[in-house]
Amino acid sequence: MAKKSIADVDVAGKTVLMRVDFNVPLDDAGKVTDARRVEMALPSIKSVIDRGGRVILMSHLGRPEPGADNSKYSLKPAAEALAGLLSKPVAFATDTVGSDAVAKAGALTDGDVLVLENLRFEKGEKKGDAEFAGKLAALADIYCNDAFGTCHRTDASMVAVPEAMGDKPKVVGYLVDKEIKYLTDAIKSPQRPFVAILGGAKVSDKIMVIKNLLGICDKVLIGGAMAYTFSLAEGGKVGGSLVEKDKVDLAKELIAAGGDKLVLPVDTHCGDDFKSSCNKVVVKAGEIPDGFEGLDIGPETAKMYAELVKNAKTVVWNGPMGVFEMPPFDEGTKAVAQAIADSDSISIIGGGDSAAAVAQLGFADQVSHVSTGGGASLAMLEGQKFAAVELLDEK
Ligand SMILES: Nc1ncnc2c1ncn2[C@@H]1O[C@H](COP(=O)(O)OP(=O)(O)OP(=O)(O)O)[C@@H](O)[C@H]1O
Ligand SMILES: O=C(O)[C@H](O)COP(=O)(O)O
Repeated sequence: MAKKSIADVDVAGKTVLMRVDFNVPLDDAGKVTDARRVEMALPSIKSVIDRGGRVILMSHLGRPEPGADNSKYSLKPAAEALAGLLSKPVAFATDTVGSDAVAKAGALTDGDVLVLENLRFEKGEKKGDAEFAGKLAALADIYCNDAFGTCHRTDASMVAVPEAMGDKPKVVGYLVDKEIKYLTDAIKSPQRPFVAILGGAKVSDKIMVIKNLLGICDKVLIGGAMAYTFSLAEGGKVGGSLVEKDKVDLAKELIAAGGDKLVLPVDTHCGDDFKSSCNKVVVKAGEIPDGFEGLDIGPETAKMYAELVKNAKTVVWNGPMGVFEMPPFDEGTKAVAQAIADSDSISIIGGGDSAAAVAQLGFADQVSHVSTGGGASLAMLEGQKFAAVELLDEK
């Protein structure tokens, strides 16, 4: 059954406590360097203020230690970015449930927006503490979850706060609604061929995703450092590549279970140092010489993956094909991004790095959906259900 949405509730004169994911990157001067997560929350925020409601926004940023000097994790820069995007003042409380938050929440008038300080400054947030949650819930009449990037977490603001709202409405925001719809449709009724591309640093992060996708997809293409653990499992030579030796048996199981659905690189672009300026060589997969490490898929693999993507009707991509931050080891990632942009498939990009690669290359408009969630989109691809969404009101 569908969840009740922010559009379904009367918000005029009411205060909406909205959990957003403003976990955005900041530069050394404390300025937001990529405001996409703030921009993606605008439809829900505007929907409330345009209808005469008041909004209290709460989020985490980074992984601060409660009680430590956490000034670099303040949400103030995100509140400023939001004010710019809304072209109106946005109030900021220097705490979450303390006197400043309570006073500023009480002073809101219709159409106003208040951002609370980082929820993770309070130890109750990660602990899912009921007392902390009760104080947050007391600030508002309606709870809205529009924090897709955090939906796989059970932090207080995601679960204990809506629970503490009692009979008050608990609804989903536009972003969470849209993200869940895209990812659910892709998994439940994909147009075929359905190709998944998984890369990034560690196999251990993506084992469950690979397992689940092997049961759903027509092909699962592996890239990134993950590929070398699979190469080891096949008895290949991996030189100094990043591998997880304790995952080799698991990689063997996945290779056996995957059959020809699981596609591994056929060649590797290697370097003799973790630097752009290193000596480089392209070798067949499993033949990486000592003194070299695999830093990207090779050109033959890039061509093969691009061809498979070109013929796909649904593509899901999570994780770069190589060290894309360090040219020329961005070539494999670029080739995959280009192939996705050129294909007329339904394409879903998840994971901060893949989304950044697509944006950097200017392809963001050519893919169907760029998820704001890294861990959350992976959790969906694993087939997980989110407690933070399950407990919201049904339509
Ligand atoms: N061959 C390689 N050797 C070393 N590092 C690699 C290699 N290939 C990719 N990486 C690194 O993996 C990192 C991305 O891995 P990660 O698993 O975090 O990807 P992601 O799922 O896109 O990111 P996130 O989960 O943070 O949104 C990048 O920093 C990239 O440089
Ligand atoms: O960036 C993310 O994936 C989300 O904001 C969740 O952050 P977390 O992994 O620190 O819970």
